[in-house]
Amino acid sequence: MKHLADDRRQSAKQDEEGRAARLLAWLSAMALLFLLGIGAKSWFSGHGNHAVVLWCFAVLVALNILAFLKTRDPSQHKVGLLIVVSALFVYLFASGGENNTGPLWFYVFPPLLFYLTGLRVGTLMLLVCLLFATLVFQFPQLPFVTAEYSADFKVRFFATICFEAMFCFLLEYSRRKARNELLAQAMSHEQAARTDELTGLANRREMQQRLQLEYNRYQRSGHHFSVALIDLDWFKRINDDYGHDAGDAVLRQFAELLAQMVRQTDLAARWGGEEFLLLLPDTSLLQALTLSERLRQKVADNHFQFRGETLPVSISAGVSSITQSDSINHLLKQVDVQLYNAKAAGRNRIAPRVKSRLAPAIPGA
Ligand SMILES: Nc1nc2c(ncn2[C@@H]2O[C@H](COP(=O)(O)OP(=O)(O)OP(=O)(O)O)[C@@H](O)[C@H]2O)c(=O)[nH]1
Repeated sequence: MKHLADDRRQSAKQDEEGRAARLLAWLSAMALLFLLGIGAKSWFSGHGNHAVVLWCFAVLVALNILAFLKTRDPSQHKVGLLIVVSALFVYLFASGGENNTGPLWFYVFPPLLFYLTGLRVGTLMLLVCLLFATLVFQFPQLPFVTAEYSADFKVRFFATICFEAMFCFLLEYSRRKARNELLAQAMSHEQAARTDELTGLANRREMQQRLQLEYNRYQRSGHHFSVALIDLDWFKRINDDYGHDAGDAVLRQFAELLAQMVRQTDLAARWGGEEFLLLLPDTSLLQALTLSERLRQKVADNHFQFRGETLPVSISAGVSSITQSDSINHLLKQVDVQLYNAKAAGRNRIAPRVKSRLAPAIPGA
């Protein structure tokens, strides 16, 4: 059942990536519109050079969008957008934009960075940006710097941007923490809904779903499978003679044994009471009978213990393959009939009995 948790984690990660990809697409479109619009405004208010630079950035954003539409690679899209936006901020800082208001656009960066790149990379990128801003503020005579900011502006800019960055960091940290906790809770509820509480094996609901999936696979591509319905013999006597807790202990010990014996691709479930169902993908009837017989032998040889006492436990099982059935219901009816036959033939045995190499291994065969 571990692979189910991994699947769940994987699908949550994909959901989050899908959300980030949609946000990126939306941000790219907005960036394009803003750059075109503010470029036009600058053009008409006499800042021709600034307008042309903004339009160049708009072209870069558009090229990044086109590249994404071609490759459909969201991480490439993200890196492309972050590079263009970082370059835009460098330009806005160094040139001051219109009337030295360029750095004000930097306030949109911290929340975006933390959401898109995570806390560590986001913090690192922010520090690099702030280092660059310090450079521009402190050395206005540098060749690429054309803006000069007042001392008041510099102090207020740093104070507010640091406050915003810390605030965004905390918000993103809380968001991620809450998301991880929710995910863990959802996974544990999902796990509980699929698991039998007493034995830790899959429950009947989970088995029914897997049976349906396996049956669909069989119909689609002919991958056959077998099932074995296993029942603990005279289980009522164990409860009556040793108590209900002893019965529970036997069920748990048997479940452990069962889980050890099946492959990762097989599924063992508690079907109800003292009945267990084994789903064995890509397994023929003969292979399923061999496995069931090995299990029967193992149970017969095992010392089931409860409070220092050894309890007498044996199992009977009915086995059938999907190749002999025309539906899941029919298959389940068949194993039920076979289990009944095994019980009627004296218990501690597997049915059907086969007249093959396997036969001598089955008592009563
Ligand atoms: N301890 C315990 N007993 C359970 C549990 N679920 C079902 N049982 C008991 O299992 C017993 C099943 O008894 P029967 O159906 O008569 O079957 P049996 O005694 O195993 O006899 P055969 O199946 O004919 O060999 C009942 O006494 C149920 O109360 C459980 O979770 N824990």
